[in-house]
Amino acid sequence: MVASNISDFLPKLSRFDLQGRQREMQKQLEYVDRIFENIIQGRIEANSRKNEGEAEEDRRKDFVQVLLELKEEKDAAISLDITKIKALLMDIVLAATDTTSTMVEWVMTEILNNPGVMRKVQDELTGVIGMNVVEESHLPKLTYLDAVIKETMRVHTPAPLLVQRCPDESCTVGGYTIPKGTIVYINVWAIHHDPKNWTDPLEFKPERFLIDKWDYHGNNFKFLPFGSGRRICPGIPLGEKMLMYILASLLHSFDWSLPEDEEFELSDEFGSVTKKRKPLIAIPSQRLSDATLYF
Ligand code: HEM
Repeated sequence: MVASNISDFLPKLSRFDLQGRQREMQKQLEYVDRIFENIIQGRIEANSRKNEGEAEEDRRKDFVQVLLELKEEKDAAISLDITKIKALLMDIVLAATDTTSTMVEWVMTEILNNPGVMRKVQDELTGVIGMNVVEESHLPKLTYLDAVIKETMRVHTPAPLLVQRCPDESCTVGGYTIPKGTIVYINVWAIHHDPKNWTDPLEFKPERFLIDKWDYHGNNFKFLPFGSGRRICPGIPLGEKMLMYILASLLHSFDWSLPEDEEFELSDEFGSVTKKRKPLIAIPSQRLSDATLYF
């Protein structure tokens, strides 16, 4: 899915599928489709087996259940069928998992590469949380960790070209005419590394995000890790909270070091999500004195 496709650049050749990308995508799509189909059919069968007493007890609804109930609502604002439910699940799973896990890996990489940053993050965690486990209420107080995550998003821009745009009317943007139907890529990686926007753009300096007020809502065009406009990431609240929570827990509960014989490197791989070329290997050791907190 993240590989370049010659058909995107020369659409006239697309029907020949020269690199076999279309065929490969179709195969992968059918595979993932079967997984979602099984999950949905399994839930429909489980729902129909439930007697009313059991249904009353089980008050927690997950995303699949909410969508299935919406599908049955006669006067719902949107009409859903199984195909649309599968598409929604696919959207969420693909968009949410890869981005979040990749960013956790990059933040840990930068922190291990900058021991001073690790010390400051852990001092902040100790000050806010003490020697307990991280809870959601601590997260808004972790301003330095937040700055570290934002600086990592700037340096290792998660989705360097965002989601392509395609205007349905010809338009002019910044003095450039964009004909109707053009596929437009927005190079956010370049914006995040432009010396006109950032001093020492190649350096990792979380402090820059402590000075001004920065957020992920796409209104400041110098910083767009979640995109902007109508297609901005709808998962920002969840993504932001999950990143803070996972990283705070990893860094508060454990000290981290690198294997001695491991060659450390920061290079990335081009794709729709910027992955680390070589997976990070790091060694945790217990940080909290109360061992029972780990069970
Ligand atoms: C660190 C975490 C995440 C990052 C960095 C991220 C980043 C992005 C970016 C850059 C886009 C394209 C926006 C644009 O082109 O303007 C996007 C789209 C999207 N994201 Fe996220 N995302 C994250 C987490 C999530 C989560 C947790 C969810 C769902 C629960 C999610 C759901 C989506 C969806 C459905 C789209 C497509 C929106 C559309 O095309 O209209 N993302 N994300």
